[in-house]
Amino acid sequence: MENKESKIRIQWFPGHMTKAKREMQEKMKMVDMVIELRDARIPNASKNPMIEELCGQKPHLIILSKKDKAQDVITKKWMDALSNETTKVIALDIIKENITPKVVAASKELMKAKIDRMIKRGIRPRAIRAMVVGVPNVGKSTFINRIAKKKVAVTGDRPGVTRSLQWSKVNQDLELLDTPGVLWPKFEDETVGVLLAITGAIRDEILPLEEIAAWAMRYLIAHHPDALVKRYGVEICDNPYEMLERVARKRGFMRNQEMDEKRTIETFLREIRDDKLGAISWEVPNEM
Ligand SMILES: Nc1nc2c(ncn2[C@@H]2O[C@H](COP(=O)(O)OP(=O)(O)OP(=O)(O)O)[C@@H](O)[C@H]2O)c(=O)[nH]1
Repeated sequence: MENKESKIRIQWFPGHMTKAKREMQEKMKMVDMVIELRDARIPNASKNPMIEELCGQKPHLIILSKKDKAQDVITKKWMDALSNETTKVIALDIIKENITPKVVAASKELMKAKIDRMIKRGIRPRAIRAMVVGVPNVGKSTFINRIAKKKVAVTGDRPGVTRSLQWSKVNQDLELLDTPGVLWPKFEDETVGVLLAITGAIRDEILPLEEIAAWAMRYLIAHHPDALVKRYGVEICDNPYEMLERVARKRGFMRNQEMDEKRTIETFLREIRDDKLGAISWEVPNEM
């Protein structure tokens, strides 16, 4: 575990974190609200540990992305668990859904009090300005590409700074900073690395795959035995390593009576990521 964690950390050594934090704090001054993406399958593991501190009092829209890969019932629980006065949560399939109306409506709702105050004072409200943030692989680029229509020049209180940033127009009510803020995941919790690996957010070669596969198998035995039976036609037992062997035998991944570990584990993890075992939520809010 220690070995794996230190390897994950390499991508985010303290210098990177400080830089990402400073950039986000700078950009935060230019926006009215923050749109944070998290993976709907792992809403806790795909969270940045400082996100609340970084958002401060700014309205915060959490988008649980990859909704199609998670279980609807559990995603709904997450939406309830994560919402509060300044935080609204929606879940989206960013690739297939018409996401623009949903994101605009949620942003306007979050900003309603401020917009109402401006109207009351006779000020015509300008478009809401937001920035997109999230840890790697949560769908930030896909989201911006799908929702942002054309580049716009934005004027602001600090022209020099504002002009150096690129903005995109979603519609007359919403503008986005063109580039997303990439944040680091939570390293302290060792399960986080495992979950990021299972969902494909971390490159395979930097992780002990056997441990990851065993962790995934243990979770599936406990929560989705039917999916294992359906996919692999194996009888369920409690031991994840024995289960991997059963999968290997069924699939013919054997060499001289021994399991071809590499092939079995790689196939198993690939099939999980490709949703071959169905939509699976790897974290459940009330179990955490
Ligand atoms: N099924 C599904 N796949 C998605 C969804 N959103 C994004 N993806 C996929 O997730 C992968 C990562 O998406 P990106 O947009 O590159 O994620 P990112 O957050 O910009 O990643 P980094 O550049 O690593 O920070 C891509 O293969 C996308 O096609 C979604 O809602 N559903």
